[in-house]
Amino acid sequence: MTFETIRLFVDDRGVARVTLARPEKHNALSSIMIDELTDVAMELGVDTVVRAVELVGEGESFCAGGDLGWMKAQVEADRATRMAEARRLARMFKALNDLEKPVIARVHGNAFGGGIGLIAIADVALAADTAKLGLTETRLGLIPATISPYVVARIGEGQARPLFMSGRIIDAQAAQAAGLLTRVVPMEMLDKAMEAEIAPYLQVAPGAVGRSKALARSLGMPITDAVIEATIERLADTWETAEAREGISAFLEKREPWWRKPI
Ligand SMILES: C/C(=C\C(=O)SCCNC(=O)CCNC(=O)[C@H](O)C(C)(C)COP(=O)(O)OP(=O)(O)OC[C@H]1O[C@@H](n2cnc3c(N)ncnc32)[C@H](O)[C@@H]1OP(=O)(O)O)CC(=O)O
Repeated sequence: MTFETIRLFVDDRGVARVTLARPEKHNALSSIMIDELTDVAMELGVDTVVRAVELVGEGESFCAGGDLGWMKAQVEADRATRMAEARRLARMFKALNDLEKPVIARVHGNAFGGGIGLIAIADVALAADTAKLGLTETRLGLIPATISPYVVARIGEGQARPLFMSGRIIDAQAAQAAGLLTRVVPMEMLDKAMEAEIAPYLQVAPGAVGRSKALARSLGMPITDAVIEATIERLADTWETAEAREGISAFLEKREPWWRKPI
């Protein structure tokens, strides 16, 4: 399988490294990347050679979230298109979350919006001490939507609410305290820490690893089809608002958004 926006490398231990490869856009989740990440998740799920998956970002950032150029197109689109596009994004997070193999995120630089979704679907998230994280959607007139069930499942509603609402950017230590990150290490130690984190999964029975992940997931917050469908509608609704039009336009035009009252 060949990809345009991601790279896949499987080493001889069966560790698959999925690299988000749009460094010039801080690895924002473009339309093509959404499909490619969905496809790679499906492919890795059935690949019997693969025993663990690393999610990493090329360049300065892990992932700057949903591509705001793509989102701008949804603001301009009709309802049916918005629903279809929101569903594609939701399908990507679900496909990654459903992977019955250990998924380990390597977080550095910026992880915002959908980038936090990628952290939340991971089983383990290791971060550089210099990483910055944020559910920045409300800064853009948006809401955390398709990512929200995974984030709430990971950190609980109590931790999620202020992060969802405030759009606050936090450092890696605060993100670890909130439960988003498993471990924080100096940037220069990150690759070594990844190796140490993955090693135990390669020593144990792969089928049991998958079944224990599925069991743990089934005991946590239920992320049913109905929950996912509701988040798809929320995202499509949000793209229809004047706030989304203003927030996304302001980002792309490199200016401050204008929020005085709900518009
Ligand atoms: C998934 C759901 C929602 C979302 O994810 S909404 C998106 C949330 N993401 C953000 O808020 C991040 C926006 N980006 C930034 O804040 C900054 O770009 C940065 C990541 C902090 C980097 O800043 P820096 O000053 O170093 O670099 P530039 O801003 O000049 O960026 C370089 C280049 O990259 C483009 N870019 C960055 N992020 C995005 C993006 N998310 N989408 C599209 N493009 C992005 C930026 O525009 C620059 O491009 P140029 O062409 O070079 O101008 C919803 C759900 O949950 O369902």
